[in-house]
Amino acid sequence: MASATFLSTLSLANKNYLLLTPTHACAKGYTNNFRVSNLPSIVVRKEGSVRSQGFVAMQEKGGSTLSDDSRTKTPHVLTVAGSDSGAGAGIQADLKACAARGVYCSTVITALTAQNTVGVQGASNVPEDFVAQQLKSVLSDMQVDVVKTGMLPSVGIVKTLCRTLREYPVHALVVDPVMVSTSGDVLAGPSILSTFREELLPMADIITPNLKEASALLNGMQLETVDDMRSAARLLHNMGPKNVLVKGGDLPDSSDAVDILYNGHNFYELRSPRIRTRNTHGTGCSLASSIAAEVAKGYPMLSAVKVAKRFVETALDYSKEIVIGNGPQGPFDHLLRLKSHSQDCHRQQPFDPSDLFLYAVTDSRMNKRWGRSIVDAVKAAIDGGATIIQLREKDAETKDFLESAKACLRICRLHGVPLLINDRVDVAIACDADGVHVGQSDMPACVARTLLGPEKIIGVSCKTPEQAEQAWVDGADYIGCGGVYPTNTKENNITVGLNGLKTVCMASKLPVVAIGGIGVSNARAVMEIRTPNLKGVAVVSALFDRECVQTETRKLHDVLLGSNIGST
Ligand SMILES: Cc1ncc(COP(=O)(O)OP(=O)(O)O)c(N)n1
Ligand SMILES: Cc1nc(C(=O)O)sc1CCOP(=O)(O)O
Ligand SMILES: [Mg+2]
Repeated sequence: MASATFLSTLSLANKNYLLLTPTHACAKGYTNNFRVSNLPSIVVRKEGSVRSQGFVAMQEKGGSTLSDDSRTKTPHVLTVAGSDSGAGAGIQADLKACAARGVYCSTVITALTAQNTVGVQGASNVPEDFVAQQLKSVLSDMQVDVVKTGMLPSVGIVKTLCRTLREYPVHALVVDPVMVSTSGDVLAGPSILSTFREELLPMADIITPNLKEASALLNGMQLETVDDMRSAARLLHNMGPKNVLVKGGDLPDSSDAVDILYNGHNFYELRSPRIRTRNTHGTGCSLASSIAAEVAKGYPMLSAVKVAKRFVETALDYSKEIVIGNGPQGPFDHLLRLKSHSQDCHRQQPFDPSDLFLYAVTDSRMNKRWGRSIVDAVKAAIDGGATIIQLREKDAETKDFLESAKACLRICRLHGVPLLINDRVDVAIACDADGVHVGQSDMPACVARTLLGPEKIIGVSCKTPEQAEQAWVDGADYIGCGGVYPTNTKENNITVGLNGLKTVCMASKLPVVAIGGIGVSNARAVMEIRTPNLKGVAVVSALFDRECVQTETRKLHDVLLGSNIGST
């Protein structure tokens, strides 16, 4: 039986189970796939899945095994690296990369650097015993899957790390043998090379040197071609790491970025178009952290490296125009968020329920019938006084829908009018619309919220108080309630009437917009139910199945103003 020191118990359905974490499983010498054939009384339920689940659950007395789904473990990377005050590289890059890749990241800081986009102005090592203390704090308590190393500035710190990892083994070790910063400043001197070679590299699952680092580890070997990189990878592999990724970013005369991955059996040439950008500071740290993140999720090394490379390349490409700092090497944006915030036309205000006052919902068939483009229709509605626009283009091809949405968005932003997309969360994300409107059989609002983030506007169609309550729980911003009157615009739509609208409004914690068969003739009656959270009317045919959209919108606007709503 496996040693009880690694096991804790879990009671499930009145039976006791023994829990073994992946870390412990590795410590006991079980294979990466957690095969435990040497333990006949224990059966692991499913190979592979246990690693991402995080727990191997074992029945005490043989028989089948249960995994306790309520205790799924978050993939966890511990980075052991230096702090970069400019936050482009080091610990800060590692945290951002792991966050972007969806794994938890804890940190052991080995050095503080005073650093910016110009270079490294100062560095101060953390005392070895305090590095040891940080390592022990994290490793003795948290279930770390993968340790990733960056700046290890002294022989003592490298030795401390190796000693601690022998005491607290983890599933994998990713070593980025940081020696020189992107600005050319030395972060770990030559005295450290022999300790790297003799102690750290043999423990590593992968090392990720750039050309300069590979050359330093190989006593100054010249690395100028892809063939040189292959030779270097083979020689470095002889030092003990399971995999070697030699990064060829600095390779002269190459229009592609070429990296060589070698696992002792096969070479993989990973090639991608070179991204021309000044914002490359922290690329190495981020790549190694992303590899660590994918390995922590349970991916095999080749897939982990491919996914990590693609992630970093996407972030570099996205960040080409970002301006941070005055130096030659700027940081990039791991979360792909900074650029859109810097755009002049980004919607500034949070959702304001009074935006629901005159809600214009487009219809591709009606616009076609009247020979106008969606963009012209939206322009006219805004000119007539629409306070929010929803693109409801049921027949449009995705590509056309996206193009129209982008064009409409430019107009809406110019006028400070929010633009929502009906049904298509993908289109909303792709064009950075202000939000979506979803119905009861569309993507659930809670899922849309996860995809769109906290700032976007989400509306949900509701016909009952229960649906209104769920919309609130799911994180919606408003609900659309209807059909207030019969409509030809939406097939087989159930009419709830003014009474149904009132019932839903009274139950709803969210602002409400009424929809269905509403126009100039009855908008006043709708608003006169006078519940404080009824903020406006949403209209399709009364605006868009007409010759002049602007005139009809203006008429409805005046009726609504006359009914004096929105003031409650
Ligand atoms: C403001 C507003 N309210 C309700 C709806 C209807 O949405 P849904 O039920 O998803 O039906 P479709 O519009 O997708 O046919 C809406 N679009 N807008
Ligand atoms: C899109 C839609 N949703 C409804 C609902 O009841 O949820 S009624 C409807 C159609 C509204 O079009 P018109 O203004 O032309 O009646
Ligand atoms: Mg819908």
